[in-house]
Amino acid sequence: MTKDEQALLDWVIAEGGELRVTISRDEAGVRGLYTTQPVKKGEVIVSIPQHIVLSVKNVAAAEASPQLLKEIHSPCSRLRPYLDTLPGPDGVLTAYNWPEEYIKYLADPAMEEQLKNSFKLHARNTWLGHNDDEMEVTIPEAIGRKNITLKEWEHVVSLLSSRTFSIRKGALSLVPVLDLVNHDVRDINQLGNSSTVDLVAGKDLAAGEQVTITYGSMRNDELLMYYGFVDTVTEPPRLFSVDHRDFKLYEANPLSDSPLEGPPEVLRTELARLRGILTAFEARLDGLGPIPDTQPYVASLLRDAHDRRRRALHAEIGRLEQQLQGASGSGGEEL
Ligand SMILES: C[S@@+](CC[C@H](N)C(=O)[O-])C[C@H]1O[C@@H](n2cnc3c(N)ncnc32)[C@H](O)[C@@H]1O
Repeated sequence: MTKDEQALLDWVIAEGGELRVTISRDEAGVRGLYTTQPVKKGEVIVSIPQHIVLSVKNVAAAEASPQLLKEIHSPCSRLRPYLDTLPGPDGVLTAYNWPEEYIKYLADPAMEEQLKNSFKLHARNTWLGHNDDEMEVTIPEAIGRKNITLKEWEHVVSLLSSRTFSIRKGALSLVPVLDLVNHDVRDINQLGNSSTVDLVAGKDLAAGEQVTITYGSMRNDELLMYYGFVDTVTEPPRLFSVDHRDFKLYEANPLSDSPLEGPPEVLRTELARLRGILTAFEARLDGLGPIPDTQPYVASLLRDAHDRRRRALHAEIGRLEQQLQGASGSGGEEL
């Protein structure tokens, strides 16, 4: 644990918080929360008083971010011990601060489109002041006459976007210590919000166990863009949302995990669609060549993402082939 992290824990306790966790890192170096003692199902693991929570209006991340920027730039912020532990520019990765040179290695037109023309464009437009009417606080109001580079702005937007909880209606909340909780899709620990923000154990935890919550049922392309990592737990990996049969760019329609059912023509159409995606994806990767290692974390994340996307497509293609073979009996359906 760093000195700043210890200072954060001491400050939270001095402010009335209750902690049965400490801050540590896993084998891959990812920082997270770990229990300091056994915790029984239903017991509070972390309790944070409301007065050290920073809540901003629940609007698009880039429009809410000046409030965080203002705190970061204020030398006497009441949240200083918390702000000092926020990751620096190299410690947070989202679509907002995704490095330009790595955009093409997403190797997917829909992902590249969203990253460039939704996330990055939005960050840029807010930085240029085009969305000031939508903002409670503008960037100049947050930092006065100082300047901020686009890179610095993308970093702040990424921090806000990847660390807030929706625990209060109409607000996005940055909760000291609790924003150090990592994601595990299988988790059942619960966040509650009353006079304190509490994390309650969904199962018995041993001392020294990592405490996680689920950030939601996101697919790997969404996790990559919103949080800069991919799910390494789910096997076989789930299809990327851009590969799902019901995916429509910029439409938030629910994407079911139920296997496609229907007559053989429907299954064959889906099989051909997925095979087409896989072929186009492999051709794109071949055309791009090796991913440069300029930023090793981004390069390695992309390699993991490609591997998971490929395996998800193979798994679904295999499942459909089997289903069609089953439907045609022992005669062997033309696939
Ligand atoms: C709310 S923060 C959690 C604390 C963060 N690890 C830290 O040190 O500040 C969310 C970020 O944690 C990381 N993260 C969370 N869950 C992860 C996981 N399962 N695998 C890898 N990184 C994860 C990602 O960088 C993500 O954007």
